[in-house]
Amino acid sequence: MIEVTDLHKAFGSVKAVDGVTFAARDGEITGLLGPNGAGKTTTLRMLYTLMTPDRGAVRVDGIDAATHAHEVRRRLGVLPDSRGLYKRLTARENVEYFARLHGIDEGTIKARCDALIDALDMGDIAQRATEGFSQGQRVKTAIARALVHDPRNVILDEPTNGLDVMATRAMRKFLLRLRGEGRCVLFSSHIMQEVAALCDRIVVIAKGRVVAEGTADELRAQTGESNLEDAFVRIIGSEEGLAA
Ligand SMILES: Nc1ncnc2c1ncn2[C@@H]1O[C@H](COP(=O)(O)OP(=O)(O)OP(=O)(O)O)[C@@H](O)[C@H]1O
Repeated sequence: MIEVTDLHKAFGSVKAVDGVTFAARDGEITGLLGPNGAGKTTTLRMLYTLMTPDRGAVRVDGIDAATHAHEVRRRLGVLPDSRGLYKRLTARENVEYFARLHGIDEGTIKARCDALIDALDMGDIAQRATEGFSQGQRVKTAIARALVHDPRNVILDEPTNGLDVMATRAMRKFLLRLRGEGRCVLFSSHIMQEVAALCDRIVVIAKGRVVAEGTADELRAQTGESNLEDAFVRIIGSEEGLAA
């Protein structure tokens, strides 16, 4: 469970996040949807303790990120916007390295790596150095790395960015699997179809603020639009940045 209360972050005169409040529950997929520059990445960075909020609170499984950052990090698996792999290591070595940083014993590391390589269909790339990996291969490796400590909560920044149709479908299936395991899954996207196809709840963010929240049906009802795309355009007040 991830709870965000009245989060603020400014960069000089730019109010990137301007009072964001929402909750992402266990066993659900929550989508943070907004146009380019809405404040999604900044919100997620504060959630996973990379950035300190100017104001507001983040709680993960009831634990305050400001006072117990280490405990919060243990409970989070994060796919950051920059996938950042070690290029001389193989995909498997990248994942194993992070597992060792988490202090996991070697037997468990082997079992978890085997399971993740299987679940993410990485058998053909696991033993290859990651230099030259395609976008999809990089994302898979970064996700395996994010999940190797078996976190209850999973945060993904634009997980399907740059993926082709097949890789996107595989990613959706994988996120549903995480939900089925009872995890709290939170991901950001600027693609409404992506969010609509997958999310139990949608948090719409624009100009650093939450402008709507609910299921896809609730958002349609709130706006009086039968078409989800029209509902989003109405909520956001512009089509800018809402590329498909
Ligand atoms: N480190 C930074 N320094 C200065 N401005 C920043 C910084 N990070 C974000 N911003 C600004 O804050 C605003 C929100 O950016 P953010 O990256 O959070 O948006 P986003 O919703 O993730 O957008 P996108 O979909 O384009 O990735 C933008 O105006 C951006 O230029």
